[in-house]
Amino acid sequence: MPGINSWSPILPETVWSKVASTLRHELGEGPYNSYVAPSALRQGPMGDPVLVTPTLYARDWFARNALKRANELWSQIDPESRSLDLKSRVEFDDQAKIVQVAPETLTETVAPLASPSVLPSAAPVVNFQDAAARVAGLQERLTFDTFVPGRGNEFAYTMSRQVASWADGHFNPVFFHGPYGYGKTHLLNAIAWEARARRPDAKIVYLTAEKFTSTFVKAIQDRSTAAFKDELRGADLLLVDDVHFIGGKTSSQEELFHTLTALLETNKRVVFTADRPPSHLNEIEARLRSHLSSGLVCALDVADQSLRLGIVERKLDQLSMRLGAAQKPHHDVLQFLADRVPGSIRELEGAVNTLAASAGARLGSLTLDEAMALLQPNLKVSAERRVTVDEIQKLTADHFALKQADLLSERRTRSVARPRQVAMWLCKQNTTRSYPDIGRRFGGRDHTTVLHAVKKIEELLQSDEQIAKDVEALTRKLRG
Ligand SMILES: Nc1ncnc2c1ncn2[C@@H]1O[C@H](COP(=O)(O)OP(=O)(O)OP(=O)(O)O)[C@@H](O)[C@H]1O
Repeated sequence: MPGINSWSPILPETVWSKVASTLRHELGEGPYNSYVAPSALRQGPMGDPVLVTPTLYARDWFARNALKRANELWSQIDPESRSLDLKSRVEFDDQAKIVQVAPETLTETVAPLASPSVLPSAAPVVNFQDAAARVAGLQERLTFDTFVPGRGNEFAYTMSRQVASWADGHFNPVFFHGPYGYGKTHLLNAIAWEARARRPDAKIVYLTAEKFTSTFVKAIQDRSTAAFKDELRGADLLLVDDVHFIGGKTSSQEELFHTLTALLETNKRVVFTADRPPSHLNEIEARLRSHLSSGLVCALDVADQSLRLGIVERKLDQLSMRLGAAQKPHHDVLQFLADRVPGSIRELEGAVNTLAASAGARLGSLTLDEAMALLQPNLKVSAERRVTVDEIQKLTADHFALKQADLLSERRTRSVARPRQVAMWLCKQNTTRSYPDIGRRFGGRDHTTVLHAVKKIEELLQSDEQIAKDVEALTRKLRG
């Protein structure tokens, strides 16, 4: 079988996918899902690979705990000996901006571009040649053409197309929420590309909430808030990704509130994404929260098996074409990927890339056994010893000096409620149990309680050092 070096140069995405899957195994599911999985590989101004983390906190965590190892692994796989750089999303965007645009440009306005129909919609890897796309913070491959609709995202997809068509009578603002790695950023990018293609004259602004905050803070320091306000309030379509990041940042919330009301008053369109619905954004003040939910609130759910299969199929089709494979991969290989690769669509994509990179032009003729062997690192975590809910409850109770019965009880004091949330989070990460199933095993609680617990712990992992340590310690113990 041709090895990975048989079709060089090797794509940075392929190297990263292999590095990430080893890190996942070595760091454990909890830390991996909190800090590595939500990060994305991008290309720096000199063509160097950069791991872009969603927050500064995640960047620091990765620098402390995984960067050295990631570079070691990277150098073992990459024949071109590139080394991996690390930046938070804000740092990365700022760097791109310094390279590409005048300093007075405040936000990431989408520059005029070719229509999506002439974009390389089949290409699974971003074409970084288009400086405008890089400055805009948009990724070329994230169009409607490359998005696979299905159960879990169908409504969000339909609404996204509607917003992008500039049709009248739509809800405003539109608010998409869902777990990480299931297509929110993809849809926001796709809206921007299509809206741009339909109305090249329109001013479309795409930015993350973190970018909004950092740019606003800088504008205050530079006494240039008027320019900041003009830039955003002049948008015909404003797309704000990951709005939950604005939680706890009072002045940014206030500014976003005024931006939003100004745009709504003039019938300009606004779309948000977040990891939870507005009603659960407890650190966002009530009046902004209420405006966020005043249009359409639309959930993206985790993908079911048939959507996972559809995504695998689409991505492997594209890769087969690029690799010149004579035929499409066998159905049992597709089914295996969809069923057995753990995690979100982001991880599923990683496994598909690994398989394609390892098999090269033989992709179409791979047997199931060969595919399983090639994917071993991606599957390691799930193939390891099964962890049970009972085991998690006992370990967690022990760790926090409680009894297992406390976790199942009605007690709501913080000293019991927080460990219970940690245990629920660990169950979601380390078992295949559904939210309702986990709820049932925690004294017959509702699935929304589990959902809330998982979100809460994910949030605390970014901000609370102690919880991060507890979760890491427990994850290590669970993995034996
Ligand atoms: N339905 C889909 N069809 C095709 N690709 C998808 C789909 N859903 C997700 N993906 C891919 O999975 C990856 C993760 O998606 P995306 O970045 O949009 O997730 P997200 O929900 O915004 O996550 P985060 O909260 O971490 O930002 C992307 O590469 C995206 O292209």
